[in-house]
Amino acid sequence: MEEKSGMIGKWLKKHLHLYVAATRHNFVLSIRDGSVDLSNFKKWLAQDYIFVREFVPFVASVMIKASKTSDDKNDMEAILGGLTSLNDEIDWFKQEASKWSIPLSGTIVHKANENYCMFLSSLMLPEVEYAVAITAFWAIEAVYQESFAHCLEEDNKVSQELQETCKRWGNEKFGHYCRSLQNIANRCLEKAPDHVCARAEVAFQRVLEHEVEFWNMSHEGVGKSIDIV
Ligand SMILES: Cc1ncc(CN)c(N)n1
Repeated sequence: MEEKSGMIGKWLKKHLHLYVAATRHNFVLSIRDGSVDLSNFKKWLAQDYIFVREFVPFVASVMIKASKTSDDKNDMEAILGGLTSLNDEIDWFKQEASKWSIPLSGTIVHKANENYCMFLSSLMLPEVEYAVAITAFWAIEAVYQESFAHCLEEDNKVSQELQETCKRWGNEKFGHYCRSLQNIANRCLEKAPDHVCARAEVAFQRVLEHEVEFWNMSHEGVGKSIDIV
């Protein structure tokens, strides 16, 4: 019997090129083969800290949508689990930043990061359907899980000091969490009208595009300056 991979399984095939661009980016491959330039890693870390702080209210908005519209109370609990792990994530970023002596306040927000955060804000609007928001939420988490799990595969050459970062998102528990989000999204998409599915597919593609731009940022100069206080 054909594995029930749902709408997302179909989109992963249809947009495979973009999905590979997001989950096998040169920056990620350079972490995996140990050739990453540490200054690029530090740029990425500082920008990702800014992103995660914007990601928290987005995840909260998905949880609110779930509590209002989902027919399954487990959805809200799964998303709540993600929200609490973001609490640890922010602490982890602060520890990592001090380990690398990266000043987190006063970081200049790169244009690609600003664009990604504006996209997150657009998905927080109440008129954005739950099926669209949960699909984007799954995609955002899945890109990091796939990228960093790849770094931890056999014969990787990740330097000792970057192992922690890869394990943060590449571990099996986070993989299980992403699969639970994928199942929630598929269940919503099965029931959603065509025009909502179409919007969710666009959101999926937009997430992948923003993730590629986010990885690209690690080896570019900083873009527009917005001080983070
Ligand atoms: C840009 C980005 N995308 C996804 C994740 C995983 N929450 C993250 N930390 N940063």
